[in-house]
Amino acid sequence: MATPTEVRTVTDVARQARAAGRRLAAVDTRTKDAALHAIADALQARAPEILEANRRDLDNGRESGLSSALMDRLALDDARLAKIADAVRDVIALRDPVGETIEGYRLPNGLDVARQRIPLGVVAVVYEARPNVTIDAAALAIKSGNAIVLRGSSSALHSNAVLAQVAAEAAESAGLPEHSIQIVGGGGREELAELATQDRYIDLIVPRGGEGLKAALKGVATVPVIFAAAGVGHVYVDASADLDQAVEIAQNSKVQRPSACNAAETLLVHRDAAAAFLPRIARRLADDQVELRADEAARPLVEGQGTPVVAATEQDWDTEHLALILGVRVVDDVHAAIDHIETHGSGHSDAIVARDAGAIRAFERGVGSAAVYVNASTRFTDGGEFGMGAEIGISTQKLHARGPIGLRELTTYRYLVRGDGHVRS
Ligand SMILES: NC(=O)C1=CN([C@@H]2O[C@H](COP(=O)(O)OP(=O)(O)OC[C@H]3O[C@@H](n4cnc5c(N)ncnc54)[C@H](OP(=O)(O)O)[C@@H]3O)[C@@H](O)[C@H]2O)C=CC1
Ligand SMILES: N[C@@H](CCC(=O)OP(=O)(O)O)C(=O)O
Repeated sequence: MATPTEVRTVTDVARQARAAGRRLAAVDTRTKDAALHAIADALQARAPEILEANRRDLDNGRESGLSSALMDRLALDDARLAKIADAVRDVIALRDPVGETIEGYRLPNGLDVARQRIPLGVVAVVYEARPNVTIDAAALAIKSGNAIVLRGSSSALHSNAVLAQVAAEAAESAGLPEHSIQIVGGGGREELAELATQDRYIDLIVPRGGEGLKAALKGVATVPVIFAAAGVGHVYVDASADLDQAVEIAQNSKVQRPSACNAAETLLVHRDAAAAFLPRIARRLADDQVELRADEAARPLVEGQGTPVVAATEQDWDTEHLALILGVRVVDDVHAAIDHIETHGSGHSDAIVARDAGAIRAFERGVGSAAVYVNASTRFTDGGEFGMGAEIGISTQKLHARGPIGLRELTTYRYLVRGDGHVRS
């Protein structure tokens, strides 16, 4: 039985994951789904143990002065545990990507060629103090036939250790190889460099966190990396926008969960819509006391509407506030909005609110972010919302995956070539 909390080196963990990954690649869908059912059930059956561990993390967080946003991210209760178990069940309902034929064709010489999905092998995830990621990531890895090595935030040490143990024990009891789910933690930040250099054993590392984590990995990683990094998201309101929709979309993108990477940080408004739109959105954001950091053109239009207003600095355009703070800038047209987004954005999630087909087309073509929205909130960039069950993280890079990293993104492919004594002349 796996004991994720016993002391082993990161290399031991990675080596054992490699062995598990090889066996897991051949496990059939029924067994993997049975393991996921066992995990979902165990989460609820072992809730008292999990919540007790979480209480220890919360106590430590309180003592060390974690912000209320971070405390909220860390906290578990019965309802949240039930949601985590539901996400596992959502993954069960998804089609197993392993063995799926992406394309198949017969060559003139009669050889049958099939491009087929196969698991990556071993995936490592480094993530923020959100304990649900432990289970979301484990569930996605199992279903896609990969062994997983987890490294959560030290603020969630106890919660993650118990969650990983519950998942590993349930998975093994349902017939999955030992060490399919493992966690490292407790050894400090140097574990990151150790994990990121296990290229003999680990096929992919996903750092899910801020720019500091990204920078720390860039210098050292020899394992292929997919960055699930910070989001500096934008909502652009065009002159042609339906302003009722624009108010709701801008409010939702900022306020619905300001700590998330897919929340908007800057509102860009076409010069011709500014006078009608800006006072309205300022009044709407007053309920939540969103601080507006407005440029010179926007300031007189948002002041006096009940929400705090300060002058924006250049630095604001590049900042991921993760709080109830929103940059506001008036732009000349859609092209100026695109320029702003391409200069200051992080390639995560950006939206246009418009009715004019030309403006929409320009935005769709000009903004290269992982998720581009037309008349919808940026908050939808989420594996669950996209029908992918859950997500390992939201990729902000171009290779090998973009946006939510779900089951298919945890696979690669191979060519399976079937012949009948064929030789090349
Ligand atoms: N694109 C995406 O999918 C997501 C992006 N994010 C982004 O994450 C950020 C917020 O999360 P936050 O809690 O601040 O995340 P952090 O980046 O601070 O921490 C994430 C993880 O990385 C570790 N870590 C951070 N910096 C280093 C370093 N220099 N060396 C080694 N390990 C490091 C942390 O360990 P420890 O805590 O132990 O120090 C933790 O396990 C925001 O920028 C948000 O946009 C968040 C979720 C999803
Ligand atoms: N999956 C998330 C997005 C990921 C995210 O930002 O997570 P976190 O930074 O831990 O709040 C959601 O929108 O629900």
